[in-house]
Amino acid sequence: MAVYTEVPDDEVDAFLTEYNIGEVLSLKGIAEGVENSNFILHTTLGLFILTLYEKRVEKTDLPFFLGYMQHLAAKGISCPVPIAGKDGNNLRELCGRPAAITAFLEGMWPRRIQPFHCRALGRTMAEMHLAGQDFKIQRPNSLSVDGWEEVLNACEEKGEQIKLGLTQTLKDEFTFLDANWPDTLPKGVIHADMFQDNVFFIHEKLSGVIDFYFACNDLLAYEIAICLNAWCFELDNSFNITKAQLLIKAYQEVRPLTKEELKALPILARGASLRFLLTRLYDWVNHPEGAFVKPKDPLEYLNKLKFHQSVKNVSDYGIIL
Ligand SMILES: Nc1ncnc2c1ncn2[C@@H]1O[C@H](COP(=O)(O)OP(=O)(O)O)[C@@H](O)[C@H]1O
Ligand SMILES: N[C@@H](CCOP(=O)(O)O)C(=O)O
Repeated sequence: MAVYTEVPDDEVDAFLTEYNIGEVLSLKGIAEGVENSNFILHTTLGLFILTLYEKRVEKTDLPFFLGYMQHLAAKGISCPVPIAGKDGNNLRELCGRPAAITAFLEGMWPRRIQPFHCRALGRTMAEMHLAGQDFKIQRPNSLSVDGWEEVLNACEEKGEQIKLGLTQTLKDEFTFLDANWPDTLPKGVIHADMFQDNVFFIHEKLSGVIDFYFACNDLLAYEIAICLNAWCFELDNSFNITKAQLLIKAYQEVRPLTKEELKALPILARGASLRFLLTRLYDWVNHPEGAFVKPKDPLEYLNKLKFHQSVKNVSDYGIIL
């Protein structure tokens, strides 16, 4: 589930009087997602998504997220367009939470990733990177190298209960990444959480990308690394080189990568592994008992990290320099 805040009928009715999107027919909580409270809002004028922003989302970051979605949509990228109210604002408050309404996107996220999904993803990712080039608001990535140590320290003790020696492995990895992170590669706006549950397809066509609430300015190639982890490993933890090749090739057809970016992929993939391992570990050890949301497995990312640590160079991802 992800409905942390219930919205009473009279409050949603009152909320909608601020918009020109008709009257409420129904409001249904959405079971998927982990970060925010999401509802399908059916009005006399159509379908929308109502989001109440919860724990990890800083209110001051919302103009960046909503502005970025608006910017991408204006450039032809299919994503949830924020709906402005009668006063022109797309961000207001509901039930004590910051809240916004966005357009409903048709499509389903792929339950079983096929090579064609990776090809479509690579292309759309590169299109998003190009479209974001003239987006004016900045948001540094609070979950990049500078932010990892704090998360690591916060779950140091309990992390050992999950796997003996885990904390030391993560500390060593952090030290290595901190000393070797390739900070000078091309930067831009990245989605930073383009996992399969955030990318919708209708049959073989990518129909849209959702969930922009980790978007930030960072290394563009780091987004590819995040997606190699999220899309190119099989359930038995083996790396699928065909999927990786398709993803990177499709990306390069739109935005060719520099040699430096390609060479950096193994270290970026290690960083991407550590980043998701840490936030999953944090959520795992801070998971309230009896909570509906099932935390994601941090150790899945330890396996990915080990794979990238064993990689000699980018040819292990099927890329010839
Ligand atoms: N614009 C949208 N159109 C259609 N469905 C959406 C849209 N935004 C969110 N959803 C639905 O809500 C679910 C959770 O959304 P998501 O943004 O991933 O939540 P969270 O930020 O809490 O992880 C998605 O898996 C999808 O089913
Ligand atoms: N993709 C992250 C968790 C963030 O969840 P989302 O529902 O907001 O995509 C992970 O897999 O660790």
